[in-house]
Amino acid sequence: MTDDTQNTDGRTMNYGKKHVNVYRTYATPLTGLREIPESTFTGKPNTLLGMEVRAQVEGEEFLPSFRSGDNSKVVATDSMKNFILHHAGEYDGATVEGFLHYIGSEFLKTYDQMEAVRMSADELQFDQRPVPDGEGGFEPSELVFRVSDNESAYGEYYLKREDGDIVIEDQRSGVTGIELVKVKDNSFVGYVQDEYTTLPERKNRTLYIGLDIFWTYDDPEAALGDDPKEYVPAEQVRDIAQVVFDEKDVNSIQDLVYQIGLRILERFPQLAEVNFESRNQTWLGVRKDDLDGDAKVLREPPRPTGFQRFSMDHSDLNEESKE
Ligand SMILES: O=c1[nH]c(=O)c2[nH]c(=O)[nH]c2[nH]1
Repeated sequence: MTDDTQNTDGRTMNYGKKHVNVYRTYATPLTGLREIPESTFTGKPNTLLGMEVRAQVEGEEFLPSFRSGDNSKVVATDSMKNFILHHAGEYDGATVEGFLHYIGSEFLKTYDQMEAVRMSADELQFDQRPVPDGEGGFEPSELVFRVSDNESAYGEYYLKREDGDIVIEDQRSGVTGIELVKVKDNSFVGYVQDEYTTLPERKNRTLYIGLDIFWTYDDPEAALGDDPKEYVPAEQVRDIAQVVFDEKDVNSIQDLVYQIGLRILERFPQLAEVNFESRNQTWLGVRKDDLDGDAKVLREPPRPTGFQRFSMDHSDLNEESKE
């Protein structure tokens, strides 16, 4: 990844619009994905596709706007917002990443003074609600959705104009805001014990994690979703995280993210790298010994918050298979 503030010449000069919320109904359905054992997710109708978009543009011709208040080359960020909203109606693909690539390319084609654009978005999630199917069961409503504040897909494309062509400089996909609690079968023991240690070792803790997972592809065009067999949907990565959490008895969040990473790389050989940002939100025990079995009473942890960051690629998977 290049630093997202610096231009290719090392100077920081860009501007743009963020928090552009756009909602598109009846976008192209996402179908034809590869199935994986950890997930029931095989596609989505995209009846309601919501995104919070960020556009950041660069170009030497914007220098006078900073140096001397000369706005002759400045595309107002308000116009950028309108551009994004308008083109949401033209987009004929099925993924957040595809939308970002499309809009970014249109910016570069429309405005010569833009030399590079960094487009990113968080998906705004809506869940189809179950309604009676008329035969005693339930089916997802085709019309009514619940606004969700669960985890959401993330996408990013950094595009540049090079000899008249639009090239991909960088691409990143992700799923952010995963929050999972596992009630038992997690430990945290064996860490440094010295004069600063007050945390008691726990052979079995209730573990609450916040998790953002990002990935890059060997071929950044695979993120467009044009070939759905090569596309990695955020929903399947989320499902891998929860299945591995359920399966593995881990000794730390570090141990857990590594196990999740191995599984993601195993399922998706088309990925170049997987990146984790995790937060420890583990509750504190209030009552345990006087309650039956595994029962506990817990409470919110105080700040500060522990975090972990880790990146992995296929060399980690190869290391693992040697052992
Ligand atoms: O999974 C954890 N990793 C740590 O590094 C750590 N440190 C800590 O105080 N609690 C935890 N938990």
